Amino acid sequence: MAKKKKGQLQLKLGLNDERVPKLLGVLSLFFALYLFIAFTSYLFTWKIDQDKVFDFSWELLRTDLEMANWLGRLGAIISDKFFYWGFGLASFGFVYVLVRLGIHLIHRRPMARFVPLLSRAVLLILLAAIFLDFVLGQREFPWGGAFGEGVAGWLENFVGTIGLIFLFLLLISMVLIWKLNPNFSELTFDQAVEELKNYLTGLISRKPARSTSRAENTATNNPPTLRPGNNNTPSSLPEPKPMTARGEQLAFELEEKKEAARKKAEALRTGDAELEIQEAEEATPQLEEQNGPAPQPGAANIAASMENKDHSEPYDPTLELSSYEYPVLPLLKDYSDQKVEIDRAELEQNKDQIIETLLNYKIEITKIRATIGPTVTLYEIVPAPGVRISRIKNLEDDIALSLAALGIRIIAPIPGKGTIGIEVPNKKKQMVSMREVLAHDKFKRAKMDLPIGLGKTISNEVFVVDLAKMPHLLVAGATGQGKSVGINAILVSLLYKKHPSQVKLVLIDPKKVELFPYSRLEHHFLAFLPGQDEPITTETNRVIHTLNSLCIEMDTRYDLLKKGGARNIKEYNEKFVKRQLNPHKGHRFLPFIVLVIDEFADLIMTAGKEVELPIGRLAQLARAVGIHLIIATQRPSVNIITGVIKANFPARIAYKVTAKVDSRTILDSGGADQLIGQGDMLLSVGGEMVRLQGAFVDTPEVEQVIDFIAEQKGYPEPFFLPEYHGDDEEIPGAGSLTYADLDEEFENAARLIVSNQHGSTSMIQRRLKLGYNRAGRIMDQLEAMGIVGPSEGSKAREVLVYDEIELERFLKDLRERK
Ligand SMILES: Nc1ncnc2c1ncn2[C@@H]1O[C@H](COP(=O)(O)OP(=O)(O)OP(=O)(O)O)[C@@H](O)[C@H]1O
Repeated sequence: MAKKKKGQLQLKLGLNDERVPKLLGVLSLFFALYLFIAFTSYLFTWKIDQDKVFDFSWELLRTDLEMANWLGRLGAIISDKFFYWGFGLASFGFVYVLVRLGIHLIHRRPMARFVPLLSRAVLLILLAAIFLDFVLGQREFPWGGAFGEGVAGWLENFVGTIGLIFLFLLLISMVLIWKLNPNFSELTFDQAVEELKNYLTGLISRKPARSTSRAENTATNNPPTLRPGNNNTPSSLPEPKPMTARGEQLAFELEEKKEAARKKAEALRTGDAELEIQEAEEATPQLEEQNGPAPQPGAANIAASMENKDHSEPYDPTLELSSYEYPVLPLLKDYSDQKVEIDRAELEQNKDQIIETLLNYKIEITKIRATIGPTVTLYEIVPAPGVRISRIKNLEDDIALSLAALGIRIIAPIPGKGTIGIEVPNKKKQMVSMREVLAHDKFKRAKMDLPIGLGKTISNEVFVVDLAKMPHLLVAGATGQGKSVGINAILVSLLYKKHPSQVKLVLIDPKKVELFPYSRLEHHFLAFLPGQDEPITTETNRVIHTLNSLCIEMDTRYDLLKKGGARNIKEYNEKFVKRQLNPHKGHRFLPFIVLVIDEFADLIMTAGKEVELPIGRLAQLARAVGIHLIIATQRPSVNIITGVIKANFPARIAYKVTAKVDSRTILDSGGADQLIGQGDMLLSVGGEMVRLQGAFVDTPEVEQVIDFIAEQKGYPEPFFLPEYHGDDEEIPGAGSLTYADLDEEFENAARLIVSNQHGSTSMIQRRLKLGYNRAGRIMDQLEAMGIVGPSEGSKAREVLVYDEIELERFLKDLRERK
């Protein structure tokens, strides 16, 4: 092989080429289809063909005999070999194996992961052949094939017919126990039947079988793996740490990448510094309409479900808005025409400059690999033996200076690898559109509680995270770098994937502009305080109330969880769906609540601890009850992002900032100062960092999505948060009235009115046996205290306090003030 010039650009082809497994995959799928047709045909034609196949066997290849099999002589021979000489009807199992193998190869998953499936399938095929022959062996058709006949015959001889029946029963029981892991001490016959039904339906629909006799591992709704014993996770396992889902995802991606990298590294052991271009796989934008995922459990009005008298049916939280349609992809703009071509000359130039610069510092390298992302290209460098990475790290600033391009970031070493990464911005950036992210399978198939399509990684892979696992997110960056677009991307992701019953948004926007369009979702997705005119909270005082109200909601949810014997919102909701929790005892379906504060700095500056404390409390405790926080700021200074905030927000997004110190404030490390803006971001979760190009969604697109939802039927009422009356707050309308001024029967009258939710003077008169004037006076006091609304003539007054707990809290406050 001619020695290549140092740094030569080359595109590797050969066995390591990613197209090879894809080709093999397609081959496998076609072979599966071929066998399927041949086998199916055999079921109908075996009688006609069998004699000819026996007489001529492989000579059939040479003769010109006509065969009845739909796939001719070859089809007849192959199916005969499989059915008659092999495994009978169980031969169809091979079709299944080939289909799975094909899919596996096409997705370029490591072969090691296919082995368990293969071994299980082969075992099942063998057992099925034996079983079929044992049960149906007397018939003409070769039900179990030669294998089934041979083994079943030998076994029958060895243990006798009854012995063999026992053996089969034993095997089935063992498999069921292994799969279902029933709790025998609690299991009733009905439950056992139910479990078995679930398991079998699970097998048919390929959904995981679930054990109903004990708590499930509810920390994630990702589909369980096919690992045997997956269902055996003890219910007492601690909840996974916030990182788990993302950790899993990263681990999964890493595993695939490692495998690819290992293969490539093997192929590239040349000793020369060649540039290998990794043209990472692009998301294939799927432009077909997305009709939304199947509705999942979410919050809804209990009344709707109570109409369903047949309580054996699970509760469907989406029922009240059952005709709700999820937004469709064409509402978002298709930017695929703005595709940027890879400029090889630019890659070449950058690579030469990197090699030269490093040589100036006496750093020799053996390999250099380029991964082209939408915004930057990552040059991954393997230093020559003997070059210490710490030396490169120390020279980081000098190298960046010498490379002198805006936005260079050096990662020395790349975590988990002995290589060094240098990210260089591409001259022409490739926009990542929201539409392509949402159209990608990773998002469409995401089984997450709160899936968010953030954008694409440096290697062009679509990046989807579960906000519920983060569990709260801090977003910061200098003005104009993509923060608002990022928040819209998060909200749009949720709107595309969730039913209004499943998630509620509490939106706080002191700037009064960014989140304003969402106010149209008042009757679908928004939650706010009762009596608030605008569904988006803007005023500081209201914000404090909203935050405290969320703390009350959190406490109430904890009480409900405790009463319902659930550890977290998922367990609770699952119980509710199964109708194991009684709505008459206060139980209700709990939607996830996502609080978004756009521009957090203004609030901290004006309200300080009053805002910081409830946020800190929510961030510490609210995740188990499904309340998640996203707070954003364009002023990433330490007096805004305080210790309390930082300690409770392990997931942080940094857009470009002007100074390294700001980057440290957000991420605890530099890097954000070297970003290039326009949605280029660093996401850090528990210290692990990924660079992403944020998905772009323009305001008109957001408005289209909002319109699409707002034009549909919504709930009759918005989702109200519990009322909160602050300590220092004037009781609305109370004026100079003190507790001592109130009528003795005031509290009783208040309780009466709130419990009946009916503000009528005559009811007070009648039920408390008071005269008309006294009852009228009490009603005036109730109005002054904000318990009822103003008089509406002959109609009953509006009751402004929604439940008795709220009222008791209010009365207690009132007594303490006297
Ligand atoms: N993901 C992205 N891809 C491409 N361009 C983007 C992206 N995000 C933002 N931009 C560009 O940057 C501009 C500013 O973005 P954005 O309004 O989100 O910034 P911001 O940080 O919220 O600013 P401000 O704090 O002033 O509101 C956008 O109008 C758009 O042109």
